[in-house]
Amino acid sequence: MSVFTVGICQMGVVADKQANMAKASHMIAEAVAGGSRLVILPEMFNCPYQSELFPQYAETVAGGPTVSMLAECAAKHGIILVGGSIPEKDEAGNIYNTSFIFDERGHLIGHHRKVHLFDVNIKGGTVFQESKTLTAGNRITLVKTSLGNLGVAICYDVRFPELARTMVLEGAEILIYPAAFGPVTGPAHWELLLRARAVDNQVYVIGAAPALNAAAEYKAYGHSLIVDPWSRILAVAGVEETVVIGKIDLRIVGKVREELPLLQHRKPAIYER
Ligand SMILES: O=C(O)CCC(=O)C(=O)O
Repeated sequence: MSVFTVGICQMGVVADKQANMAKASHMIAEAVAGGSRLVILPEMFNCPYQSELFPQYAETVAGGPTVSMLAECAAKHGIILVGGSIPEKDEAGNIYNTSFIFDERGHLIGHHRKVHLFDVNIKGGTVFQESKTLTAGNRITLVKTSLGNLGVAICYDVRFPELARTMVLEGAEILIYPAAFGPVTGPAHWELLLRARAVDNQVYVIGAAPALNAAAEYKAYGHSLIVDPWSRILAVAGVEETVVIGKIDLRIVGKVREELPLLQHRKPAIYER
């Protein structure tokens, strides 16, 4: 199906996993009531965005309560669900920042482990070190669905144009970034990066952010965004808890690429080192 509605659940995240799961489930239903066939949650939607808390909230895929809740929601509503991200623990005890993706029957059809960990020290601004508790993923994620081909990456991954380009060369038509930009880099770079990835690659780009929780240690910037392949903003939120709804028309990907055949004009032999 080339034309469909997408919903982003810009939810407030609190320090209570059960409450976060209930909120996600409620907002997914709200997005579905708004006509969404593809629904997206934000980064670390079941856990406050704090490195030291990731181990405590982490769960394994098999039997994990959050993963089970997501599968049930996808099946119950018959939607494609990009389950934001959660801290995922593997058999060896490594913890990843992972997005789980489900089809309309609730089957897990893909997962992305955040490749670029957010280790930054912006003087007078944001200090964060995901690598204190997280292990990085090591591959791109391209998921073929009944609605189209989704490239999924997480937050800081959006700063790496090579990752987006690789997903697009593999066939991605929509790039989806569950994210949690903060008050320093959010206003400076969030919209710019999402629109840049859209215009670079002539694809839809969706950034799904948490709402601002004024009581949280890490203050999310919000501003979930849907951008089309011409880099037009189709929908954008403020900092509040809300469902952002937009219309995707995948025919526009082909139209823009035909009119401005950027990807055909690439000269990979010149870029290689
Ligand atoms: O790249 C940024 O400025 C924000 C990244 C971030 O918050 C994250 O990766 O979770």
